[in-house]
Amino acid sequence: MKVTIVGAGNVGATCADVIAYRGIASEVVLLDIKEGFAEGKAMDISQCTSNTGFNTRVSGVTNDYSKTANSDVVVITSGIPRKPGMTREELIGINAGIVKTVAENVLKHSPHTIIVVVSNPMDTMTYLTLKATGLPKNRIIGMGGALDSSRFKYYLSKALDKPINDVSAMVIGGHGDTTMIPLTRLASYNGIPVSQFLSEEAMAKVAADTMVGGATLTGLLGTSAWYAPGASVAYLVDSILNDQKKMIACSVLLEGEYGQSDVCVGVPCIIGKNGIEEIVDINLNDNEKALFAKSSDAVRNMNADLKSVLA
Ligand SMILES: NC(=O)C1=CN([C@@H]2O[C@H](COP(=O)(O)OP(=O)(O)OC[C@H]3O[C@@H](n4cnc5c(N)ncnc54)[C@H](O)[C@@H]3O)[C@@H](O)[C@H]2O)C=CC1
Ligand SMILES: O=C([O-])CC(=O)C(=O)O
Repeated sequence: MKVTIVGAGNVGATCADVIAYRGIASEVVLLDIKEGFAEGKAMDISQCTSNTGFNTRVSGVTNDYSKTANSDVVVITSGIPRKPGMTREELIGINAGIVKTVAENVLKHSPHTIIVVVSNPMDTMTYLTLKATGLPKNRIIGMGGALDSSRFKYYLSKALDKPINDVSAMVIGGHGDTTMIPLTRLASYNGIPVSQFLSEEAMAKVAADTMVGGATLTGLLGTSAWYAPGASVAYLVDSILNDQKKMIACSVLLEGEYGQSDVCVGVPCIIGKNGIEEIVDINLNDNEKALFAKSSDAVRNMNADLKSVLA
């Protein structure tokens, strides 16, 4: 199975590293526009082989899409990341043009591929990729919810003072500082609602910390995060390539689900060899429904800025 990752920067290279290390694909191609950069990252990752024992072939190319031919999955991480104080939405001006060109180039050589969109603002870039390529919606997957849910579980485990893998929780809605919806009511510690262990105040703090999880890291690092984002993409790619049918919150075109249409936003999806195989329409309470409608409206307003790119 072959995976191409466009953008060999922090997130792209980390994703390649995790995919290789865990043997998720037999071949990974990194592509970047910076001369020699993807080649260097691929060489560095490949030189881990004898000490980590993986067999994935990792190669790098400078803007040569012919080397990406017949990829089963293409991950788009090309574009600029935010700096401290910025929102993800402020990246749209530069990233929209990059993502559209990359998606078109990729499809020339891998017409049957599934595309995972990572570049920010991710929900809007997912919508752009869908509109620009005309691919069926199951083959365009926005990655954000897997990462936001892993941060939610991290903050819950800290508040509970319990192991992170004993916590189950999901974030839906937009992948933005104000549009994320951590589903605290449905979060559990070994199947028991977290509300049995945490006060309202503690749960509200966990949700607030989760929503600004990316901004907090950007403030600490000077650029946005890459270890958890790279691992989250690899987790999603694993479910596609190995047909695991995992339920993962992903940004997908909604056509009536959750009362929304013509917008890509994060909802629980079954992810397998066909990409998005099912949108799981769970029952939200009135408050969650209102938050979801507000989040979708904010993402839809952002999509309006794509007019010139899509013209
Ligand atoms: N959806 C999510 O959960 C997350 C999204 N992101 C987003 O992912 C993107 C990448 O972030 P980083 O890897 O930290 O940035 P980075 O700056 O480390 O890497 C981006 C790479 O893209 C390359 N690039 C730019 N234009 C290109 C083009 N036309 N073709 C091929 N390569 C091109 C650059 O040369 C650079 O190497 C950002 O937009 C960031 O906001 C980051 C973390 C999580
Ligand atoms: O915060 C950012 O800009 C990058 C990102 O999407 C994340 O780490 O969640």
